[in-house]
Amino acid sequence: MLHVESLRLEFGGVVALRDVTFTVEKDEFFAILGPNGAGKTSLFNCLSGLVRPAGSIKVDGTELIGRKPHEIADLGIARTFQNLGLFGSMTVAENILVGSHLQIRGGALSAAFRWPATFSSERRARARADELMELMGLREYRDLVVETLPYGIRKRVEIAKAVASGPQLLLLDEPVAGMNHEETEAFVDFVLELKQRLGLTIVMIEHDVAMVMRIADRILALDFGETIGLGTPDQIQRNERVIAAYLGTVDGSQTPALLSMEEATSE
Ligand SMILES: Nc1ncnc2c1ncn2[C@@H]1O[C@H](COP(=O)(O)OP(=O)(O)OP(=O)(O)O)[C@@H](O)[C@H]1O
Repeated sequence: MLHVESLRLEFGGVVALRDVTFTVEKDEFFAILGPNGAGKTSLFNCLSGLVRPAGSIKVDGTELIGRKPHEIADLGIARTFQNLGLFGSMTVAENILVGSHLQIRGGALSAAFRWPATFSSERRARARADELMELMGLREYRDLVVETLPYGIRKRVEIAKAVASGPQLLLLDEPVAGMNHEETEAFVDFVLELKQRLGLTIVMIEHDVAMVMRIADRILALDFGETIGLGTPDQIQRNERVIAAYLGTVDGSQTPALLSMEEATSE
């Protein structure tokens, strides 16, 4: 469904992405891994229309480069951000309604819940928000103000807001950053269930190597804007360039990332 070809992005003299090419199939859980400054956020910014790279990004044959972020959203591509993209002083339900733009399209959600076509847009948006809160375990938080909630719950609300518009492709930017172990475990179960229920294709940036190895169907590993590995978790954890990128400390000692990669592989 997503075809990225020969993507190149420069900031002045800095090459943030260099000839990056990959394909994501429908229903795949695809992860982008890489050390700080590898180009992960730049790649997401290209996918969501915030920067204009050279090359090609096609979703079901439609070129995204040159389109504005809202046009890309209208093509069924939703994104979350590293810093929560929520209105803190609004309730959970209000945030999710903002995400739906009170605009209903025949997307995965409509299909999943078989809403009658006779519903008014607003009633359908409210019905969708309620269904989403039920599905995402947020019903008890419905009328609570977002900034009063624990981080793990707020992250859920952010994802509910992103999927409220009925996207087919969801881009998750470091979704478990700032979560403790229990929150991360709960998040993994939650996102896998959501993916299945809504028929989503997911592309995720994540630093938590063990989590990526467990959850992703395939992984793109970047370093200094270049592809150093592309394959299944099994192939990535045996890839010498990926291991070297995570071993790149001055004294040769292992980084936490590599240690967690070993933990992931020994499970
Ligand atoms: N707006 C910008 N102006 C100049 N250079 C930039 C800009 N955005 C990113 N870069 C540079 O591009 C390179 C890739 O950065 P990017 O933020 O995409 O990496 P990242 O893998 O997302 O890193 P992190 O994990 O720290 O978020 C880095 O060298 C960064 O300094």
